[in-house]
Amino acid sequence: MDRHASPLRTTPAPRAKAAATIAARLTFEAVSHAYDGAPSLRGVTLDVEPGEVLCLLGHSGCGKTTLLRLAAGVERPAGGRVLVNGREVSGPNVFLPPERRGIGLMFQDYALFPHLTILANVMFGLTALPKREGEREALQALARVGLESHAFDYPHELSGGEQQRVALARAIAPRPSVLLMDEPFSGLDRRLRDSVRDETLAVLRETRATSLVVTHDPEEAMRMGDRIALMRQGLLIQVGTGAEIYNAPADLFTARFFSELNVIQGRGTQGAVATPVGSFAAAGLAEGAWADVAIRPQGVLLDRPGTGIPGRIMERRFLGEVDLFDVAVQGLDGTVKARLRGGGALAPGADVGVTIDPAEVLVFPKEAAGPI
Ligand SMILES: Nc1ncnc2c1ncn2[C@@H]1O[C@H](COP(=O)(O)OP(=O)(O)OP(=O)(O)O)[C@@H](O)[C@H]1O
Repeated sequence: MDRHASPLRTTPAPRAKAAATIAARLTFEAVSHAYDGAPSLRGVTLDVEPGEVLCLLGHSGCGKTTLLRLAAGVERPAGGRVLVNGREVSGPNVFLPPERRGIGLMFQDYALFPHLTILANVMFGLTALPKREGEREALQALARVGLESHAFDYPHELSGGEQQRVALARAIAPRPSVLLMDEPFSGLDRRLRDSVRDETLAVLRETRATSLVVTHDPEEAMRMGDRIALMRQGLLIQVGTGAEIYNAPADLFTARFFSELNVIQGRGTQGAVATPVGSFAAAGLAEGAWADVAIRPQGVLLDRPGTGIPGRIMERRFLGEVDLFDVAVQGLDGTVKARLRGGGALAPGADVGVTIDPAEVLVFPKEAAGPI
């Protein structure tokens, strides 16, 4: 077929509305896994609600991809179960192959076949359908991502962002009830990533597929996820909305994941924690117990000398929307970072008065009996 003669090429490509999928609940029940005896997942329990976009967030090697592979059925759990709509798909007695799980996959390298047209690439997951029907479904999926007019192009003729959208079309074409995406935007440059991510999210909302998206970027997780599941070393540390985790992180590690922090040591006294930069509410902190007191840089306020605690500007860096200051503060060994919009004439060497906004302070009791 002469691909340039296709009437499809002249069709303008407004994005078509997606036909909704029947979303499913994806459940991990005490799932564990190891590679050659080295544990990669240690008893992960997680419920992904029907139709929700849940972002799996964590540093490299924490087990995100392994959890996705277990859901997909390309890896078997050593313990625990995976369920789709309450039906076991992986467990001690059951192991459904990937094609029988109703789960779609999209990986970071898109994995498009270079020798196949865009249409043929999207039809790849539709082999169970008669050819004509498969073609219709594939074109519909391409229309959803606004690429119907590229149906007869080849992958190398498309930009990185367009290839990513083709991969998305291929993943949604079979109307999976669960969609698994592993770092789907990592191959794109930053500018493109923002727009492709927004478009992808719009398509996910329309299809209403339950989506589990792996990322190591907290901002991406907050932008995309209805909820975020934070992992560390094969463990699930915290699950919640972006706001819940940002405002009430489970531990210092989690807090650090979401923002730069100044961490100083403090000690419990009468329901508060006393530090060289002031006392902050710390209900539940035992009298005399040590705690890590984390202060977000935007909570370090700089004023004229004579207010608050004496300090001196050591360094100032322009970051665009804000300036970042290193400030020596009386009573502390190191400097603290302050993030300020503007910052006026404050230059290295200037004396300032430092106050801390208690709303930007998080207190984490130490388990050990003294500072580490
Ligand atoms: N095929 C494999 N064989 C042996 N060890 C593996 C294999 N795949 C992953 N691992 C190890 O298992 C752990 C979890 O890896 P996994 O790929 O799930 O992490 P991840 O959070 O997805 O990391 P990344 O963000 O780098 O992809 C890591 O320690 C990794 O080195």
